[in-house]
Amino acid sequence: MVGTGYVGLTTGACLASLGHAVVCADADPRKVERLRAARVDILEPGLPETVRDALEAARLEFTEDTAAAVAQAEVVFLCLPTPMGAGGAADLAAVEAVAEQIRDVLAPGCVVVNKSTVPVGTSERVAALLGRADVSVVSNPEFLREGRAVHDFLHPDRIVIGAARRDAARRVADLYAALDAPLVLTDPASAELTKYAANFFLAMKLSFANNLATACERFGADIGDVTEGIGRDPRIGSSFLLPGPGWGGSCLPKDTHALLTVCEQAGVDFPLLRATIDTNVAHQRRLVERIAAACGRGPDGSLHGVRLALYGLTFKAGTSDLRDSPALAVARLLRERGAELTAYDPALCDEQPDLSDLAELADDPVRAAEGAAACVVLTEWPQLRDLDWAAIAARMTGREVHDFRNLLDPDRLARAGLSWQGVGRASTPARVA
Ligand SMILES: NC(=O)c1ccc[n+]([C@@H]2O[C@H](COP(=O)([O-])OP(=O)(O)OC[C@H]3O[C@@H](n4cnc5c(N)ncnc54)[C@H](O)[C@@H]3O)[C@@H](O)[C@H]2O)c1
Ligand SMILES: O=c1ccn([C@@H]2O[C@H](COP(=O)(O)OP(=O)(O)O[C@H]3O[C@H](CO)[C@@H](O)[C@H](O)[C@H]3O)[C@@H](O)[C@H]2O)c(=O)[nH]1
Repeated sequence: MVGTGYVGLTTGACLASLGHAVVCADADPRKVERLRAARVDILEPGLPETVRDALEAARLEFTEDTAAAVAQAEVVFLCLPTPMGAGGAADLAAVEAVAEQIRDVLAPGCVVVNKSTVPVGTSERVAALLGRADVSVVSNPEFLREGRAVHDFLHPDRIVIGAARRDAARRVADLYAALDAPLVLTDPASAELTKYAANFFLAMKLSFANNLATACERFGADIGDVTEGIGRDPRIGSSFLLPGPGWGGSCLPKDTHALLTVCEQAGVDFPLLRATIDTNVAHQRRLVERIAAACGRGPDGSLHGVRLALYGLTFKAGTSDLRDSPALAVARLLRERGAELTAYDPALCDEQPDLSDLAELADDPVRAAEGAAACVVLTEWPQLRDLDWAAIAARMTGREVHDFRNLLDPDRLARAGLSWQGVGRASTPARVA
């Protein structure tokens, strides 16, 4: 493995758990040193144990020396970052740099597998950079979710392998032989596009759900009932339809932008893609307008001098990852309007990131509410349901809780003297007799 982040470390440790001998290389010496001691710094259930077991079984090694790691390998996985670059395109600098770094040291006849999310044509580009007729380049995109990485890797819905040569595709497929998953064997372009198409479709579903939530609020309908009503149709499906503070994370935003950019460059008109991205931004602005209308001052709803308590900053529950978090996007919009923010997130209590330009971090959920005109729930951490809401109410100056994840129990908040406003639901939910 070259790159031991969410994807590389999970792939390396899990392939080792399936019996393969794995060497993981990473350019970050501190990370390598900690991983050698089985210290995993990301919040991923089961990953520390999988790493530790593989280290103890001597099937997993870590090194800073990429050349040494790949020299003996039959298969080399590139699990490198492909962040959003200039103009929204995927930045392939790490992938290209590593291709150049390893081309002269790769073992004869080995397979280079690209697991990073990359635009169509990258397999060919990597093959060209390697300039090795004896080495096959294969696309094998990864579909794991953060917070469920080990589970998703070991129980994939499908394994997609795109290769120009059938024998190379087989060699990669054989690595996964112990897993019970449908195999989609295809060409590299189709495999590369499959990954972007999957993330685009997921983002589209979420923008649809968030727009639908707005319609529900306007028409007095309930988003939970409507999405259950449509989701029971297997052609639609009920998953990935929970409204929220917009979608984010390390993948969906950058991948939708990257797909949009390559489509525009290639003259492919894909208005749904643009609308999916724009809807997300508009949805977040609408939620912030709602807070400004409730707590703002003056005709323009200024939030200058208004303190708000934010609950949850990570891009979803179950991860400590803040990359492109919708919670941070909402926080930024609130700051632009002048709000003073205090934030509590259960995943950020021990190792606190520097967010000083955005919000003061509180390691206690009750203290976070001190002087707050309103509370805003941004991440669906289940433990937020059971906070001492009466104690929180006692610290607040206002009464409102804006629950952008529809997480909390409105009755419980009412008993604490607080009013609840969710997304796509009446603020005092109608009771069915
Ligand atoms: N995070 C996810 O849930 C997920 C899921 C599926 C696919 N992907 C894709 O997989 C790729 C990797 O994502 P990630 O989240 O694992 O990234 P990450 O940022 O967590 O990890 C990348 C690792 O690569 C290392 N690295 C960077 N440049 C290097 C170099 N030149 N040589 C050696 N190591 C280097 C970094 O130190 C880091 O440890 C991206 O293309 C991403 O879009 C991510
Ligand atoms: O019903 C839902 C489901 C998700 N979200 C939000 O959508 C975003 C993305 O969530 P999720 O897809 O679980 O996050 P990731 O771990 O980034 O996983 C996505 O991105 C990965 C990287 O490409 C892919 O491998 C996964 O298949 C794909 O789900 C987050 O902000 C969630 O809060 C909602 O608002 N409502």
